[in-house]
Order: sequence, then structure tokens, then C-alpha cells
Amino acid sequence: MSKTSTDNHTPMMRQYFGLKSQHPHQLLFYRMGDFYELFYDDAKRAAQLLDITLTARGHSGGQPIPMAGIPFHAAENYIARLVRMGESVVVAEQVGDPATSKGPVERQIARIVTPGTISDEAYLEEKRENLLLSLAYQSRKGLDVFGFSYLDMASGRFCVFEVDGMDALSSELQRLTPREILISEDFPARDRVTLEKGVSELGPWHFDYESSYRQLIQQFNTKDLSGFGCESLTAAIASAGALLQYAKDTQRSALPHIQSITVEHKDDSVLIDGATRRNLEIDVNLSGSNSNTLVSVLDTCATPMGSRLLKRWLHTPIRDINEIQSRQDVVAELKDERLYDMLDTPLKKVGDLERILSRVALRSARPRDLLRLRFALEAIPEINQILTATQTSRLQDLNGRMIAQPELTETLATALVENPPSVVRDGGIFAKGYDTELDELLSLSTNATDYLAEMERSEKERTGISSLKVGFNRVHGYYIEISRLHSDQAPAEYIRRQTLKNAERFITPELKAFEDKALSAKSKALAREKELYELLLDRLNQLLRELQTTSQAVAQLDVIHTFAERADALMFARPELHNRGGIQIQGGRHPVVESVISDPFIPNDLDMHDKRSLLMITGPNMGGKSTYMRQIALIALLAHTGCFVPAEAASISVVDRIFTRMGSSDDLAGGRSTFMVEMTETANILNNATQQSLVLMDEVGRGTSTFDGLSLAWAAVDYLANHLKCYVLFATHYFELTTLADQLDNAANVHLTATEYDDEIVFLHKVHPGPASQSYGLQVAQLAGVPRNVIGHAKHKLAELEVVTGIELDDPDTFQPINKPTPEPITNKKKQNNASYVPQQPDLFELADHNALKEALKALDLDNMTPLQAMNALHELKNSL
Ligand SMILES: Nc1ncnc2c1ncn2[C@@H]1O[C@H](COP(=O)(O)OP(=O)(O)OP(=O)(O)O)[C@@H](O)[C@H]1O
Repeated sequence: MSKTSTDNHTPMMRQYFGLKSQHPHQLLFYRMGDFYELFYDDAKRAAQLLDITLTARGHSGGQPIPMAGIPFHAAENYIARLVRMGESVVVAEQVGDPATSKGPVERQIARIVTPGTISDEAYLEEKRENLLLSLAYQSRKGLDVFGFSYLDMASGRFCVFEVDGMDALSSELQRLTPREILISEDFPARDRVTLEKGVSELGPWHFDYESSYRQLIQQFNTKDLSGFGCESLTAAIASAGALLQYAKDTQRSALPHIQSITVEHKDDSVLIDGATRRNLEIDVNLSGSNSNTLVSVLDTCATPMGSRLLKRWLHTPIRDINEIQSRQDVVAELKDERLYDMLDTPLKKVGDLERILSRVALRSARPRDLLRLRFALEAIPEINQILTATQTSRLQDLNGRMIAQPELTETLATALVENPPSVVRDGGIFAKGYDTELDELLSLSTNATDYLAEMERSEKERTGISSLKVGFNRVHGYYIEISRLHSDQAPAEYIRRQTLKNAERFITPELKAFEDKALSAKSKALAREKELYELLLDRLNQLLRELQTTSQAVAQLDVIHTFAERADALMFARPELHNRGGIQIQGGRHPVVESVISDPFIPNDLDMHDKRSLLMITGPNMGGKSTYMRQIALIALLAHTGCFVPAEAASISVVDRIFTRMGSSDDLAGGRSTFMVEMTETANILNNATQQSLVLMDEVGRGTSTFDGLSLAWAAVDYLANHLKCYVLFATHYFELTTLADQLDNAANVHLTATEYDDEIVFLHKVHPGPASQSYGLQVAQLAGVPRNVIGHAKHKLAELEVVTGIELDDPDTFQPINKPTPEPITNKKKQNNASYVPQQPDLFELADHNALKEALKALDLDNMTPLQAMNALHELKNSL
């Protein structure tokens, strides 16, 4: 459709194009009577997304106009659905009067609803922050610097920070999971911005540093930004200015609830990259749902704002020992005194105060919001009361920040009816007795008859005229009628209005006033309600800062009270955090696995220090290696949030980063194979880990050929232990790697055990010192339901391989009987004197060292050989030794 020339179009469509040209990328809901209509491409898109009928509305400019319509009363529902799909919607309302308009009735953009700027309850997920993110790019001294700013419109939380490099960009995007992202049209890393929908590209001038700076100081009403500590973050400031302007444009109002900007300092928190966040299943599990995650176990928060803060804390563990200990002190007191129990009910009453307040600030709060605000405020003194006698200074401080507002609470209590309507539009918000004017108007409109009867009675009494009547007539309005006989007795203030055959009709100033009131009482009552509502919002806005402080304190108390409740219910212990180095855990458990399995969870210890900083973990498939590693990472993560941990005791030296390289997933969309993903993650660890980092690596090197994989794993372990000296848990099925532990000063082997009971493999899930003896691969396959004949075939193959290599591989028929101690390690030729070495697979390095063999192996064209040919080749090689 060509929109270049609009001359051929009808005036109505010309008006449409005028509005549409201001919002080319958003769906325009164009109000026409009782419908919102969408035209052209918008209509096609909406029809597809919402499954509504696509029709045509006559012709314009010689072309049929594709159109899709939505009844106005159902619009909110459709808008909510579109926004959830990442679309933005612009609503154009009729502002002119159709009766008096010449040509098409005037329309204006009334609101813009975008995924990242919504604050209406209907559009928001209760337990998830709804972030609008803005990104700006700068190249500084050859480094790619990304300025981040993000806003949670529904709470007013506005933060900035900067990171270097593409990996950090991806990792932060993963952490924040924004609903909408703003970038400049010339943003150089567009491919890293992974949101499918909800990415808005703005002109580069939106990200101009100077004007962004001005935007910010105007918003905060300050001379400069030095008070916020973000002066030097030029890229972040550029992004923040663009964000603020965008947010204002969409709200079409000021944003008084955004009162400051917080700088996130990366050094303050334990860094967790995107892959690690996924692997640890903090709030999303590996299959993408929310069940069986750390959050699903921990979140018993009483308020949605507590739930959101809990997620934030879990995603941003901190490194400040004082802050951690101060949170722990509160958890301890609430737990020991069982105050968490008492706090639960009043906290539940507070509800989502945070989001209500932001709607108050945006003046979009609904009457029911105000009722909930009243309940929230009523709960504050109850909380204050419970906390008065507490000892911890932080708790006292929190208590001091939860400010009861008796007057305001009282006002809300008297102002609102018991069950206010969901919208202001239809009135019925205010209770009787709150405002005399409104009461009068309402009683006029509802009780006009009573009023008139009362007037008739009192006028009769006053004048002594028994024939006096008060009446109403559509032409003349209200009147006092006196029979002709008595009309000369009418008081002086009676003004004659109409003369009838047998009576005179009068009006009085009082009755005139009543008439004015009564005739328009309904619309006046409505107007008065709106006025009162605005006044109430004004009053609330005057207290906004205090109310926000209260809601932030309640959210914090809610999370800490949840930590206390969980610690008590799940038997978590207070970890000691320090800077001395080392991680010791006694009786550690995996909080999520523990909560889902029906068998008892087997606790395990950990001891890591500078002489034992790398643990090589071996053991059978299904033995519990991953669980053990993940539980240590989760315990460390929880310890850095102030939460108690699933263990009998733990002493943890503060870590700077947690890395994981686990599982196999490919990134087909990003064009990376499984092995490529594995190596990218490994490279990230090797390039960025420090001595204070906790590194979990599971089966590194499995994604490629045995020699390549083993060599890479070997070299990576060596580098981690010798060079980086970080805390490493390295799980592997390459038994050759267990020899490394003996060669490195700071590495040790541990293994998980399995045994046989009633002819079945039983996993003991217990961590023991030393390397494992076998991997039980075939038994696990059998357990998994691999057909018996395939297992039988595999057993034969295994036996053949043993013959070929001359080395005893896993013996599928030899389980360790239960209660039998773990077999002593068997020594091999190379390590005759080392009793802790147990490889039962061929020492591939030893073989590989053999040059001739190496050459012969190299010459094998494995891709074009049948298994039989391969076996024969192996035979030949063996014979050649
Ligand atoms: N300490 C434990 N106590 C009780 N059950 C456990 C324990 N550890 C693991 N399990 C159970 O064993 C299952 C397998 O554990 P996990 O995935 O950690 O094994 P794995 O050794 O990593 O296996 P693979 O080598 O095949 O990846 C878990 O899903 C859990 O049900």
C-alpha cells in the first residue's frame, strides 16, 4: 500500500495515516464508535495474533482497506494479550463530538501500551519484575562498552551500569530478562539482543549523551548527577536518557515515582554468567518452566513484591560480608523467636503495595487499588508492634522505615465504600459521610422525591397554607403550587412562574438551587467523585516518598522472614562467610532434589582449601555427581544472599564468580554446535576465573573425539589448578584424569559409589575420597529400559574390547555387594607405587605416546570404515605392539 500520497484517501483515512505515521511500528487501535479498528498491516498482524476476523472496509485510494475490529469494551483483554506477546499498542480515542464535528471526528493518541512500560495490574505478572531495558554502545580504548539502564515502571526502580565485551552483554541480558529493549538503530551488537519481540530501535539521537544527561537532572531535579555516583558512566547515562524519554512518551505523563537512579557496581556482587544462571536453575529450569527451581523451593513470600525481591537477591548474590551478616542476623532472630510466623498474616495484608504506589504516581490507580492501599496501611502498625521488642539493629531500622500513616489510613477508611468499583468512570467509589457535597448530589439524584416531600411539609408548616404542593413539570421544572384561593398568602420570596386556572405556581431560590442540583445531580455526582478521587491521589502523591520507603522495607522484611521460615522448615543452617579462603560444608544437600525425591536425600561434605582447591569427581552414571556439584554452587549462592543453607554447617570464603560448564545443549539458532557451546563456555571460564571463583565443570571434552576431548579436559584441569588456582569441581567419566589429581599439589579425587542389591544396581550417593572404580554404564542403560538384547550385545562388545586392549574395562556383571567396603584401588604399571590410582580403562595417553601407533591411528579413515573393519584395524594395531 502506498501511503506517500494520501490525497486519494477519504478524510477519515487521512486522519488515520496522520496518526499512524507517528507510530509506524506499533499496532494502532483506532476508535470508531463502539469499536477499535485496525487497518492495513496492523489489521493483518492483529488478525493473526488474536485470531480475529480480517475483513475489508470499503476502498481508499482505489484499494480495499484490510480491517480488523475489536469491541471497545473488550479492548483491555486484547491489549493484554498482545502485550504479553511482546507487541506494543497505540490507542487513538475520539476526542471531538461526533454530533458537532464537521468531517471526521477528531482523534488523539490517548495511551501507548508497550511490554516494558505497563503498570496496569491486568498486564503484569505478579511475581515477575517487568523491566524496560535500554542499551547504548561506546568504543573505549578498543573495548566494546555497553551502557545499561533499566526501569521497573511498576515500582520506579531505575538502575544503570556498564560492562565490557559481548559476553558480559549477553550475560546481563540473561540476568535481567527484560520485557522490552531499546537500542539505537546503529547498535552494533543487534544479534546479541535476543528478545524475539519487544526490541524497539530508536534514532541514534535518542541516545545523545548531552541531552540524556539533561533529561536525568530534570527528572531528579538536581544540578548534576554526582550525587548518584554515575557521572563517569557516559554510555549508561546515554541509555538512561533514551529510556526516560521513551517511558514518559508512553505514559504521556510525568513519572514522579522515579526519584533516583542506582548504580549497580559489578564488584559488589558475585558474577554469574548466563550459562550458569541456566544450569543452576534459579527461577527457570532447564526445560524452561518454573517448577523444580531454587525459587520454587524458597518462595513462600507473603507478598508479590517480596517474591520479586527474592528473585532479585538470588540473581544478584552479594560479596559484602557485613551486609550478608546483617541479613543473617535478622534471619536468625526471626527464626529463633519464631517471629516469622506472627509476621505472615500482616505481611499478606500488605499485598503489592509497591505496584499500587506506582499506579498512584502515574495517576492510573483504580478505586480497588486504594482499598488495598488502605488494608496495607492498616497492617503496618501490626508489623511495627511485632517488631518493637526485637534486638537486631537492622530489624529496628527496617521497622523504623515502615511508617504507619494513621491519618491517611483513616481517610481511606472513611472515603471508600466497602466494595469499590474497578474503574473510576462509573462512580460509586466514595462512602456516605465522606463529602457533604457528594452526599447531597447523590441523595438528590436518588432521593429527590423524599427531598421534595420534606420541602412540601416544611413549607406548609412555615406558610400555614394547607393547599401548598411541590411538584415537577418537564417544561417548567420544579415549582411550588398554591391554589388561587390562597395564592395571595404566598411569602414575598416566592417568585411567580406560571399561572393556571385554579392555581399559581412559584419558584423559590432554594427550589431553583435544588432544581439545578437535581437535574444534573447524577452527572455532577460523577464529576464530584472524579474530583475527589484526584484530590485523594494528590494527597497520596504528597506522601509518595514515605509510602515507597515503607513498601521497600516491607518487601525486604518479607524476603528475610521467608528466609527464616524456610530455614526452620527445611533445616537450613547459618553459614559462616569470611575472607580466609576455603569452602567447608558438612552434611550439604541439594535443596531442590531433596524436595522432589521420595527417598531420603543423602547429605555430603566438602572440604576445599588452597592445598585442595580442585576436586576430580568420578562415579557411575546416575551416581549423583551433578547433584553434588550443583548443591555446592547453590549453597555458595544462597550463602551470598544472606539465606541460610541446606547443610548442617558451612564455612565459605567469599567468591567473586560462579561458573558452570554442564550438560550439553546446542545453540542452533546462534549457529553453534554442542561442542562449540561447550568450548565457548570453557573458554569463558579459563579466561575469566580468578582464585576466588567457584568453577563447576561436568564432563568437559565429551562432545568430540576421545583423544581431543581428553586432551582438552586434561589441559583445562591443569590450567585451572596450576594457573588459576580457583575452586574447581570437575566431574568426569575419563578415568585417566584421576591420575592428574596425584600429579597436582592442590587436587584430589573423590567419587560417588554404587552397589548391587538383589541383582540390581543401587546408587549410594555418598561422596568418598579417591577415584571411582567403574562407571556402570551398561547397568544404568539397562535400568533406563534399553532392550535386553542390546544390553547383551553391548556386554559382548565390552568383552571384545577388553580382549583387544588387554585391559579390563567396566565389568557389567561385577557389582559391589552392599556393605562391602569400596575396593582398594588397583595400581597400574605406570603408577606402581601410588596406591590411590585406579584406572580400569586403557591409559590412552600411554598408547598415544607410541609414535608409530600414533601414525597408524592417524591414517585410519574412521568415517569410511564399518565397525568390523575398525575392529580388525584395532587387532592389527595391537599385534603390531
Ligand atoms: N545425595 C543424594 N541423595 C539422594 N538422591 C540423590 C543424591 N544425589 C543424586 N541423587 C539422585 O540421583 C539422580 C542422578 O543424580 P545425578 O544426575 O547427579 O547423577 P550423575 O552422577 O551426574 O549422572 P551422569 O553421570 O549420568 O550425569 C538424581 O536425579 C537424584 O534423584
